[in-house]
Amino acid sequence: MADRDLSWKFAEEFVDEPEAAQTARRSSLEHGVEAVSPAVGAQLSVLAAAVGAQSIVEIGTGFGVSGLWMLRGAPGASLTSIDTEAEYHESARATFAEAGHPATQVRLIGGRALDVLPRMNDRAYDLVLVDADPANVLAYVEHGLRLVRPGGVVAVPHALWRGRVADPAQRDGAVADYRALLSTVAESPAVTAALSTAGDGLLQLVPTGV
Ligand SMILES: C[S@@+](CC[C@H](N)C(=O)[O-])C[C@H]1O[C@@H](n2cnc3c(N)ncnc32)[C@H](O)[C@@H]1O
Repeated sequence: MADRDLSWKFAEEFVDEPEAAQTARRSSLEHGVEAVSPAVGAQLSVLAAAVGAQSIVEIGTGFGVSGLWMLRGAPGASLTSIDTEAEYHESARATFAEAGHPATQVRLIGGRALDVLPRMNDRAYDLVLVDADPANVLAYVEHGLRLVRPGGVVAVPHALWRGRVADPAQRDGAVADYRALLSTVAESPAVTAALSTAGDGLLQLVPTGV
């Protein structure tokens, strides 16, 4: 194994994932849902803590792995999380409650994100996680940048989609969607951006106000 692969594995295994997130991860695996990796979860937790998050939006709840990690970093924050799948939301609701998060802290909105996001207020959130269908990732990021307050963060896991974005021979739909996002971001004066290799990529964006 190459040194960098060893370092990647070390960073993932360095994380001591909380029990509730491990349980949610098992449910995700059973249902074929790609939860954020432990290293990405830990990074999201740090971001939530660093921005002093009070209000978080999540696009793509899944079984709650990423939501649990963000609330770990910002235990007093409210989480608004959108997903199309009622079954996932039912499970995530139970998981959040078991982890000690009261129902008043977590608002789960069922529906397509592109129908829900336009109803949400500009500059009202500290952190937006974009983790739903890759085909709409660019539109979600545009909404995310509208929703976050100055100094807030938009985070996009899977931005290196299964290690394939970096491989020029790969051109399938999700690869093209994330490449389009990355090239748009690279050329944009409207964001300060960093791309981490944790998990299968974590893009982090802060609006510059330009
Ligand atoms: C990668 S999973 C999210 C995993 C979750 N963030 C975690 O780490 O535990 C993507 C989720 O997006 C949801 N989804 C797919 N298309 C959607 C859409 N158009 N609007 C809202 N949610 C969608 C799926 O049902 C799925 O639960």
